[in-house]
Amino acid sequence: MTTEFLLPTAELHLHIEGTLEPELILELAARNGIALPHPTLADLRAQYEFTDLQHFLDLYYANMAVLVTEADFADMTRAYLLRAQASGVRHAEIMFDPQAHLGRGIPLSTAVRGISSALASSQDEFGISTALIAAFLRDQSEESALAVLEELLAMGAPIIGIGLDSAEVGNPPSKFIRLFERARAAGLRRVAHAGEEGPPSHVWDTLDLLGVERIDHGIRSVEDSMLVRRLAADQVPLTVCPLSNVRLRAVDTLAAHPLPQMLASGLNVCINSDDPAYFGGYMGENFQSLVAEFGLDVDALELLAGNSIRSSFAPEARKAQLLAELAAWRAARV
Ligand code: HPA
Ligand SMILES: [Zn+2]
Repeated sequence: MTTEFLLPTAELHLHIEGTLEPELILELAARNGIALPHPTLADLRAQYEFTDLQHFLDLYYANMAVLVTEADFADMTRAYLLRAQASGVRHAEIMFDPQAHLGRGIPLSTAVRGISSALASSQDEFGISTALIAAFLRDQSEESALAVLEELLAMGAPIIGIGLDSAEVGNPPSKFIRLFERARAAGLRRVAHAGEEGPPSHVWDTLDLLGVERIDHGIRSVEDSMLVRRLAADQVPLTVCPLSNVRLRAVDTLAAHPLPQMLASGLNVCINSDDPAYFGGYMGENFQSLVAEFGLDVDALELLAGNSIRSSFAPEARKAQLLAELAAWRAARV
């Protein structure tokens, strides 16, 4: 990667389980004595052509079988931080899927301790400040999500907020009103996936019924001009993931991605890698693809990176530090 792309950014939409690279899947399977349905790199890699979100999710959940011990979760997290560092990421808000691990009989404490132990040293080791977000699976019940949230709170898990992910179609935001009320009462930040495969009405309801502070994806918002006006007026952060959208066929091609239209409409968008081990790259590859496809100039890159920093849940002092770094990046390019 050229230094041109070491744009200092915040990554706000990242599933840590989606950073599990095929090589690490095989390594952890061997370490834990797990027989994989696709036991070679070539076999495994051949599974990565997705037709839609559910097709990806089936592989994403199946591959998690190799995550057994705290060390597995810590190794995965450190591997992400190393690649993120090489991509210019300076702050990362990382989602994990507690229910996906509990459902396989892995105690919550194993996942939480493994991930958070790696995050605890990320600033010193990688220069990346971090925060952890517990994402709930929208194809499971609200009761399940509430019970897991209570368990996370009771154990003092170092989470900054909650998110909502997995299969969007058929699982509307209205299913999770009590979950988001509970999170708000507990002082947690709130984000949710919406408008990835689901309709613009999901984005409206995610804002109005769940009271989220950011929308993950939100690309289908462009189908509703009233919604675009609302998002622009309130400067609601939208964590867009271009390579993810292409690989999950949410858009036909990168050229057809609505990012240019979203920027032209004054939306508060930032760039993210979502599940980089599955979708063809980390932050750097996402930016590189956008520059190649749309010819984004230095001003556009600065705006996108600035949006990510301003939309983060980092402390104000850290945001100021990162915005100063971004200004220095810009100043070196006049
Ligand atoms: O891109 C995604 N969309 C919804 N759920 C997910 N869980 C992991 N990645 C995703
Ligand atoms: Zn996502």
